[in-house]
Amino acid sequence: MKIAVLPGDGIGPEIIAEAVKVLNALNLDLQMETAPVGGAGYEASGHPLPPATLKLAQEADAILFGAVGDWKYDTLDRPLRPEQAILGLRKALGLFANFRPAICYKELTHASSLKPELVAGLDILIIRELTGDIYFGQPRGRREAPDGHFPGSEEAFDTMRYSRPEIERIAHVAFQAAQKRDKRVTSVDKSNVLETFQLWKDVVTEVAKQYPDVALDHMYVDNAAMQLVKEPKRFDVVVTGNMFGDILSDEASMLTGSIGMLPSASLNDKKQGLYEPSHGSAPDIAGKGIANPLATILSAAMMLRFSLGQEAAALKIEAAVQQVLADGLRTADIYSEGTTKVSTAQMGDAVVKALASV
Ligand SMILES: NC(=O)c1ccc[n+]([C@@H]2O[C@H](COP(=O)([O-])OP(=O)(O)OC[C@H]3O[C@@H](n4cnc5c(N)ncnc54)[C@H](O)[C@@H]3O)[C@@H](O)[C@H]2O)c1
Ligand SMILES: CC(C)[C@H](C(=O)O)[C@@H](O)C(=O)O
Ligand SMILES: [Mg+2]
Repeated sequence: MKIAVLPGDGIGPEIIAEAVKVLNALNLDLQMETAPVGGAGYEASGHPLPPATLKLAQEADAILFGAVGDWKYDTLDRPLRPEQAILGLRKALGLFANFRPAICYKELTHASSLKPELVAGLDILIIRELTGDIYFGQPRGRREAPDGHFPGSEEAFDTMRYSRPEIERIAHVAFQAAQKRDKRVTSVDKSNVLETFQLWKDVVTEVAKQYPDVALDHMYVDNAAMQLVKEPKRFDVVVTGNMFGDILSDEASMLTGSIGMLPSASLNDKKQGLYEPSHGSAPDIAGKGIANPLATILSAAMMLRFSLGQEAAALKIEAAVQQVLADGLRTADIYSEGTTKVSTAQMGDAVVKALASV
């Protein structure tokens, strides 16, 4: 089983070190090879996604990804920015289906931004379409405005677009995921305003007919953002486009206690996957040894489950994470009175230790 390990920037290398520690402790036959990506790729070879890194990723069974980006690259032209590396990998590998499970561990109900009773037992699966939408639509750019409110002035534009097959395939992913869960799908759109999401709603409604055992409802994204903090347990599977999924998943992370708890799996139709925490490179805390590595460790569990066929090992990691939380260990982002504050590395060590007892 070949794994491309791409730590990236900021806290990326710190959290990836802990996930690798946990994977090594499982004594599986894993071949891990590390390569630079993002700002680190730019420093190493002048490109955020160096050709050798892309090749390694394409040839691997799975990719374990940290995070990319730093404010210091904000002045670079767009193709050279670190974030282009993750977008490039998603596109090159066809990773259209992004799973972001927002699960509130019972030990963290008090760390959530909401009242404990609103999040106790929370288990939402956000399924985000990942290779379409305004992220990738053409044309895009800057130009002198030909028309509009301010003719002759500078304007910038991006194109929101989805094709029927793109919506169909992510809808199938969502309904099939729901069949293994509570059999409810909420499709989040903005069909009251946007053509793109009128097509989205029509197609999801058509695909739903093939899944009579799953209940479908539709919700506008602004209402969904509100319902997520009002009554989050009303959701089971949420399926939505690239942009809305980006925003709603960060919002949902705070229901679980921290963005440092939200893993992410991005899959193509060959079950090849890229696994990364949902958060970014957190330049504000990089190098301090305080980042929460659990989202990355939980992403490694998803990798074992979805791409490497190692369900038992995945369950073991998830049980070990639960155990360290039950033991009262917390990184700063999920710390509360009466628990024990630990560093990034101490949290990784504790998960490794817990593997022996679960
Ligand atoms: N997939 C990716 O590589 C990815 C994802 C999101 C953002 N980014 C990039 O990361 C950089 C920083 O972006 P941002 O600040 O908007 O988002 P961010 O997710 O990096 O950080 C947002 C806030 O959450 C905190 N945080 C994030 N992860 C944490 C963790 N594991 N433990 C504790 N606290 C954590 C940070 O300290 C910060 O206060 C930008 O360059 C952005 O483009 C990359
Ligand atoms: C870094 C950025 C390109 C990325 C996205 O917008 O998809 C990130 O926010 C994420 O959620 O993975
Ligand atoms: Mg995001």
